[in-house]
Amino acid sequence: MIELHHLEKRYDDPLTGQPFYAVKDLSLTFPSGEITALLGPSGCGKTTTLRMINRLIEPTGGQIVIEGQDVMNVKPEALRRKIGYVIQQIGLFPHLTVAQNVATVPDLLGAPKAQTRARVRELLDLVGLEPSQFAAKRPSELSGGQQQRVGVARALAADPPVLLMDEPFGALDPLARDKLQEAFREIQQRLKKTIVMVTHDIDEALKLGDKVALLNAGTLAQFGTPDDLVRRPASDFVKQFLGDDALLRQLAGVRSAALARRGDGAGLPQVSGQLDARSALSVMLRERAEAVAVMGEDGQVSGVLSFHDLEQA
Ligand SMILES: Nc1ncnc2c1ncn2[C@@H]1O[C@H](COP(=O)(O)OP(=O)(O)OP(=O)(O)O)[C@@H](O)[C@H]1O
Repeated sequence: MIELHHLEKRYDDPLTGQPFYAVKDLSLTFPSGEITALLGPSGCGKTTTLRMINRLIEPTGGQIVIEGQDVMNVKPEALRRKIGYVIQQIGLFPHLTVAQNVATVPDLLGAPKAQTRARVRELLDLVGLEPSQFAAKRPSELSGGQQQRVGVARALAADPPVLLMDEPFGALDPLARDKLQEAFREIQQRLKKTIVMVTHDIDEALKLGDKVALLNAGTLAQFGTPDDLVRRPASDFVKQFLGDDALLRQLAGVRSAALARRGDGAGLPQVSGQLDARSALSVMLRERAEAVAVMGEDGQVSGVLSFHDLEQA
């Protein structure tokens, strides 16, 4: 786990000498094996917090402890080799192939070549890029979404226990973003990394975060599960930030199949089990139906999702 103890980043205005706190007295724990979304309005200190964890920014106060070790006692280069880092502007090396980009850190660490080659193929597969098709391409030959997939694969290549992500899906169109988020969620279910993910996108935080840390002006407004924030907002700020449609946003992160109950669904409008529950609700409203039949991948009805089920969820 990653513990922040009274973390602080102060900047002094060069003209007035007045202090400004980008992050102030921030204490919280990012649990091991979980995704914590670092959420908040623009300028609230998300990126500053993230970059203090791998010492790209040095704190002016407080302490960061990763698995019992104070990061200030670890050389920044050594620290960053153990911590994956994914940013929006992917930063792939343009002159290297996709495979070489993904292999950068293992090569740097002197990992056996054959082992790295196998791992690269596995990772490309994992992020949905067919190795035989993509391994030899240059970044310029890929779409933005494909480049971001390579960025995620590269960050995972060194098998770091900790992964820091700054708006990793930010530059994508909604469809590509949705797909990569899904792929990412599945990868995480397998790999169980400790992930801190900066986002200003509430839907993304509620969908991907096991926990959400909501920041406001450099301080912690609330830390909890998405459900805690949506149903038990700690302050008016939290309530306002999440908005009146917070419950709907939360439904957007759940697949219909996950909420469906047994039933034959005869005569009901049909939706795919992969469809998110908010969209299933839209179908109910559009079709003036109190429930929908949820279809399995085999094309058969796998269950029934009712308005009542959504209320309960
Ligand atoms: N080098 C710096 N000198 C002075 N102020 C800075 C510096 N870097 C960041 N800040 C300020 O610190 C605050 C927090 O910045 P940070 O980048 O962490 O915000 P953020 O929550 O990630 O915002 P966004 O979502 O817009 O990226 C902002 O008000 C920013 O202007």
